[in-house]
Amino acid sequence: MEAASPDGLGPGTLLGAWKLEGRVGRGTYGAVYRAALEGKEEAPKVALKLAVHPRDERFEREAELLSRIRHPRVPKLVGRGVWEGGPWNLPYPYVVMEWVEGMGLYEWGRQRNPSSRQVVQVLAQLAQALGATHGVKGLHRDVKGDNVLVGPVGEAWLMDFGCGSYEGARPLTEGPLAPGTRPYRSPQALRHLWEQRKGGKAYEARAADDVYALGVTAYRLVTGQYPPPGTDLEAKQAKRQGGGVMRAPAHALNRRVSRELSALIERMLEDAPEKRGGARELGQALERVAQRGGAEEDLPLQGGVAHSAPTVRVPVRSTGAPRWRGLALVVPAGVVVLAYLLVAVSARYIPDGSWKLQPDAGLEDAGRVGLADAAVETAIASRADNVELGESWQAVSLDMPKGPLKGQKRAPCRPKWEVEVSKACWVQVGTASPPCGNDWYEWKGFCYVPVIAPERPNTSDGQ
Ligand SMILES: Nc1ncnc2c1ncn2[C@@H]1O[C@H](COP(=O)(O)OP(=O)(O)OP(=O)(O)O)[C@@H](O)[C@H]1O
Repeated sequence: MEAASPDGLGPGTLLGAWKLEGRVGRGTYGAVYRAALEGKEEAPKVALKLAVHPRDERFEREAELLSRIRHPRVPKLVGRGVWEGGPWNLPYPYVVMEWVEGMGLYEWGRQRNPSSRQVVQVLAQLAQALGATHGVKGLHRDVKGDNVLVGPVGEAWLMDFGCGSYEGARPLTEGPLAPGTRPYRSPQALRHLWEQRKGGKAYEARAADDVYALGVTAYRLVTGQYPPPGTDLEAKQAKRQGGGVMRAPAHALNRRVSRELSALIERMLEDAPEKRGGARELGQALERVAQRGGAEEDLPLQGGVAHSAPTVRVPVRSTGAPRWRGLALVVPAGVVVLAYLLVAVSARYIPDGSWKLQPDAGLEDAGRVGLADAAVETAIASRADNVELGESWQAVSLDMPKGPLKGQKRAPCRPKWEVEVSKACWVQVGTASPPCGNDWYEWKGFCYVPVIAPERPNTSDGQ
C-alpha cells in the first residue's frame, strides 16, 4: 500500500496523542487537520497543522512564537510534535493549537454586511492581538484578511503565525524581503526591495509593518479594494511631472464608512512608520471609537454606497515607465493566458463550478490588464446609483478555492509554469497583481487562472 503523504492523512490517524478527524485546509507549508485527544473525543477540538515538507524549521518557530503570546484572540498552542511518515519515513513537524470556529474576514464582510462599528470592533481585537504579539517582541509578518477568522458573535482571531518571527530567531529565508503577501507590504519594505533589487541586506521587518498590513486589510474589507501600493515608483516619478496616484480615503469609496473609522485606517496606512502608532495604542483608539461613535457607525456597509475604481488617478503626462509596466503585464498575460484559455478550451469557469462558453475570454482578460493600467479617473457614484458594495467586493479578486474547481486540471501539474495550489493546477497571469477582477483568482499577491483538464469530467466536485 502506498504510504500516506502529510497532507493526505485519513480520519482516525494518530499523531502522538492526537486523533485526526479530517483535513480542513492546505497551505504552502502545512496541512491543517481538525483533531481531538485520543479517548477524549468530547474534549474541545484542536487544529493540528502538519508540515508538508520534512524537517520544516518554520514549525518550530511558529510553535515558539505561539507559546510566547498569551492573548484571547490568538489561538493557544496546546502541543507540538513530529510525525514520521511519507514514502521515505521522514520527520514532519506539527503544531497543535486551540480550534477556532469562524469564517475568513472578507467572507464575513460579504455575508454579514457589518456596520462601521462592527468592523471597528473586529479591528480593535486584531490590533490588540497584534499588540500582544509585539509585546513579546514577536512579529506576525503576514497580516491579511485570509489570516483572520471571525466567529459567530464577531470575535476575531489572528491566525497563521507561520511567517512570524521573534527577537533572536534565526532567519529561515533568504532574499531581500521576509515572507509576506505583496499588496500588504509596507512602503518601507517595498522601497527596500526596490533599492536592494541587485542584492544586499535583507529587510528587517518591524511592528509598524504589521500595523500597515492591518490597515490594508481594513481598507480592503470596507471598500472592496486594495489601496495603491505603499511605494508606487511610477507614481513618484509621475508626481515629479505633475501627476500621481493618490489613495482615496475609505469613506470616499464607501460613504457608509464612518469618518472615524476612515481616519484610523488612514493612520494605519501612513507612509511614516512612527505616524501609524503602536498596535496596542491603535487597539485602544479603535475601542474608543466603537464605544462612542454616533449613528453613522451603525449603517450596514453594503447597499446604497459609493462605488469606484481602485485608485484615484490624476492625469499625468506620459512617461516611459507606465508603458513598460503595461507591456510587462500584457505580454506574459497574452502568452500564457491566451495559450491556456483560448487554445485549450475557449470556455470560462464560473465560481459556482459551472461553465460558461466565452470564446473571447482570454483576449478580453489579457486586454483588461492594459486597460486597467490606463484607467484615468475615479467615478464615485451617488447614492441614487444604488450600487451595492457587494458587487465591488466581488470584483476585487476571486478567492483561491480550497480544492480543484469543476473541470480543472488536478495535480501533478506539468509543465513547470503550472503552479499547484490545493491539489489543482493554476497559471500565474503574467505579473498582474490584485485586484484581479471577476475572472482571475488571487493567491499570495498575484493573479491566477485555472488550467483546464484535458477532458471535462462528469463528476460534480465543488470548490
Ligand atoms: N486553529 C485553527 N482552528 C480552525 N481552523 C484553522 C486553525 N488554523 C488554521 N485553520 C484553517 O486551516 C486553513 C489553513 O491554515 P494555515 O494556517 O496553514 O494556512 P494558510 O494560510 O492556508 O497557509 P499558508 O501558510 O500557505 O499561508 C485556514 O484557512 C483555516 O481555515
